[in-house]
Amino acid sequence: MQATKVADTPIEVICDLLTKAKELADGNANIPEDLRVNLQKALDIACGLDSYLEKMSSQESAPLAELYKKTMEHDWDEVFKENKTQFRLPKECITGLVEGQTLKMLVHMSKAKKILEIGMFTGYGALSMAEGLPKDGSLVACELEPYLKEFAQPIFDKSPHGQKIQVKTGSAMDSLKELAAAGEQFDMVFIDADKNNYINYYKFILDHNLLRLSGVLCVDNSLFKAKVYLKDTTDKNGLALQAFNEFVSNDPRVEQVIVPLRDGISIIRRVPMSPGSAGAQSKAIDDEVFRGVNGRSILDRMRLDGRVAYVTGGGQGIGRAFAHALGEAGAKVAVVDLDQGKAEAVAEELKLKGINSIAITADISKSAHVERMLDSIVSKWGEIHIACNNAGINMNSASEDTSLEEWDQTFDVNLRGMFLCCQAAGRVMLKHGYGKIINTASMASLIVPHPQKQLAYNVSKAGVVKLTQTLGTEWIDRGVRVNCISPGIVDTPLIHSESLRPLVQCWLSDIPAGRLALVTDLQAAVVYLASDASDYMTGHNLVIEGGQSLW
Ligand SMILES: C[S@@+](CC[C@H](N)C(=O)[O-])C[C@H]1O[C@@H](n2cnc3c(N)ncnc32)[C@H](O)[C@@H]1O
Repeated sequence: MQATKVADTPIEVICDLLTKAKELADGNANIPEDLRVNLQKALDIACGLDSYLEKMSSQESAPLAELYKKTMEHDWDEVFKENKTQFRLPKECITGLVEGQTLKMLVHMSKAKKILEIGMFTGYGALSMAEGLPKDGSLVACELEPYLKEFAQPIFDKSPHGQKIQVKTGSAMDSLKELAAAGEQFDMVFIDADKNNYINYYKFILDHNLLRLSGVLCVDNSLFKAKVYLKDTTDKNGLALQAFNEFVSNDPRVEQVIVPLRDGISIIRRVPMSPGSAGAQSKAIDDEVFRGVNGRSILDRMRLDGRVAYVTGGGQGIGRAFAHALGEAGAKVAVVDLDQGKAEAVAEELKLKGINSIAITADISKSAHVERMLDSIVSKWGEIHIACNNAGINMNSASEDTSLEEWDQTFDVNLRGMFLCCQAAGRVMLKHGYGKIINTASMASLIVPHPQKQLAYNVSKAGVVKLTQTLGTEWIDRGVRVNCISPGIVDTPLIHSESLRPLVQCWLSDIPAGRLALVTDLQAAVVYLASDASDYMTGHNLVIEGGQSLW
């Protein structure tokens, strides 16, 4: 700490005062020694704090260090004299390392993606926060002086995070009005411009919803060299900050803490309130539509973290897409397939994406295989929450030619196997009082797809729907929901067989959506049916066929 430096923070003010007191004590022989010792101790504590925090905090990146150096070495008086800036800018108004790293940490912790800064100066705070943003994050920095944009931009350009920053020059209030008119909303706002206007910025931001609910607002200099709580304050900025802190602490729309870091940073969180209710008497809305069920937004309610799922026929096509979707949503996934290699390949794909998965080989038409499949999952993960019974076969033949063997084979997998899986998974789920069973039926349960002939398949899939409806109603009061998904004609390797390929043109003319289904078209449905968001749905046949069954 340099003796000549103007005290900018409460701790620097204390330091100055203690230094003066110590000098007085040192020059006075009547001062008791222990008072002198205590003064020195207080001085060491106060004056050592900032440099210790700076040393212990994560160090700044090279572009930030360059920005800091360039700001410190610049002749701001000269810039002002040459009329390049409207105001004389003190270099000390830069946020600096500790505050910059604090802001960056808050960006990380709040998972902010869109940030607004009011008062950018040379961009130290802006770049610190941008470093905490994800790749697709963005930061709008409002700055009065166009000179500062030119000053900062070359260093922003050197940083991989610089392109996230968009500088808006001119009055911050004008920029706020523009942003509000464009319907913009931010996850985090940092106010650090003209102190007299803090209250106006704050009110405008909250009144125009520029800060999203639960978003974070940080305000710099909220202790203003301690002038906010000293009784004899006459300083205009000190009084403005005092009034500002007072206003925020009485504002029911927010929660606030003031952290005594440097010159004080207020961390303010916007709490859920009824739209437009700013008055002190306003009541926070406390219903599940507003806050989300158990405080979870609709997308969070579709997460499957901690759930255990299996997908039969998971080695390819629809089943593989289901396995990925359930895993991406957070579930552990057992990939079940008749073909061991395929099951293992998909389980490996999932592991590559960080999804906990295992491969199981099973012929679901065999009761012993189904039992073994369930046992392996339960012994590995303790329970089963999501049973995705997807395995199925289709052997096309005209009805008059359909052999009993073909009929039996189709029914063994599509209906007997489906029943075996539902029953075995259902038993585990009923024991735990919770479960989601999702069966793959088919649009063929509703219409007779043509011109191909597939009697056994159509009838078996109609059976899957009735099985689903019956189980869905039988088990719902014990916590187990059973639904099915009926895809239209899906573009999988199966339909590229020589016999089916010529039919594609014919099918397309029957599909309002103008294309075949992709396996990815079905993924959201399986996640929805597997999640709590669909808890009131049971026995349902969710048809996803581009409108084909309606023509
Ligand atoms: C304390 S400095 C900001 C420090 C900056 N946040 C950082 O990280 O280093 C305040 C800045 O606010 C700007 N400013 C002052 N009044 C303003 C206004 N009405 N609109 C926009 N910016 C303003 C000043 O030009 C100055 O650059």
